[in-house]
Amino acid sequence: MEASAALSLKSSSWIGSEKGGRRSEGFSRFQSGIWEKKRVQSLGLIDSRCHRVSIRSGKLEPKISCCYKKSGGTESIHNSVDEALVLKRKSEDVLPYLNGRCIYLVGMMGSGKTTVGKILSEVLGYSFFDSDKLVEQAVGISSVAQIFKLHSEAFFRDNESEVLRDLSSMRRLVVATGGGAVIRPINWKYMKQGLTVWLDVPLEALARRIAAVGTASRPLLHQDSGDPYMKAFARLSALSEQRGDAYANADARVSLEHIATKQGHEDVSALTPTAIAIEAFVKIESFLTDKAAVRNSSLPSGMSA
Ligand SMILES: Nc1ncnc2c1ncn2[C@@H]1O[C@H](COP(=O)(O)OP(=O)(O)OP(=O)(O)O)[C@@H](O)[C@H]1O
Ligand SMILES: O=C(O)C1=C[C@@H](O)[C@@H](O)[C@H](O)C1
Repeated sequence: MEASAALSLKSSSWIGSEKGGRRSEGFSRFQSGIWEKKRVQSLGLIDSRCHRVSIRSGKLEPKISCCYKKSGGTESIHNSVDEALVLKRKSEDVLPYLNGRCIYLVGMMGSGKTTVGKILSEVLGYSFFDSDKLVEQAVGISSVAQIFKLHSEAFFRDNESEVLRDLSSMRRLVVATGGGAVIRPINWKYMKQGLTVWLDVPLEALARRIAAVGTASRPLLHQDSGDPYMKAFARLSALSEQRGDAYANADARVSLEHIATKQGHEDVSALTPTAIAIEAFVKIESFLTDKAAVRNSSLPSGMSA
């Protein structure tokens, strides 16, 4: 089935879980204990498919114990078998063009980088990493909010850049980046070693999601009092203004408004993460095939890259 056909399948509103809520205990253990970048010279990561990833070689090595067992299973977030099938087909279309390059998801806080990133990584057979988590592990502090409080935003940003630099030498990863990673030009240099995808979500939807789960883990949004939705919306609007077009540097843009229009929904909250992941593949494929076409058109006739 074509992606466009699947995207028009009727879908019900997707009810997500609190950030990290789908993570099993095993995953949290993995996230909190494995990467001690600053202390250990020979760096190793363990991915969601129970492989050890050597950060030096970027190669996957088999790992014996299992580290990530999803509580609900991916099936619970696919809206239907059809949707899951389209996702699989699109991943197979994109895989040869990707040729091992990493996918970096960028977007505002709450835009779904973690949720969608895990779906993409699973279906591609790539490893998934959340750069915020990697910074927490590198610094040895268990939350971004605490890093901001005990050190500073600048300290966090320096570590975020180091994490992105290290990841940039690796292959076959999907990375959910921090919402503010786009503000430093050097981070783009690292991320552009792979494919960058912007999850473009309307501010109202972001504020709704964030108000639903609270702002405690998001220091740039945290407010002690006031209506959670209104406060989140005001802060997100200010951040989005400051960031200007930074997200638009991404190679591919996944606009939830655009998907909702295609599917005939009035509101983006009707979209499942799987439908968003499918659109991400559509956009990645179109970016990569356009690029290949440009390369071929500059070759002498009869040759292809
Ligand atoms: N398509 C969706 N529809 C509704 N809610 C969603 C959707 N995708 C994610 N969510 C919910 O929105 C919240 C934020 O999602 P997620 O953690 O994936 O975003 P993020 O971009 O990684 O956020 P951050 O940058 O702050 O780490 C979570 O509570 C998640 O369950
Ligand atoms: O948008 C931002 O600036 C941030 C987003 C989060 O992912 C964290 O990286 C941190 O809270 C800052």
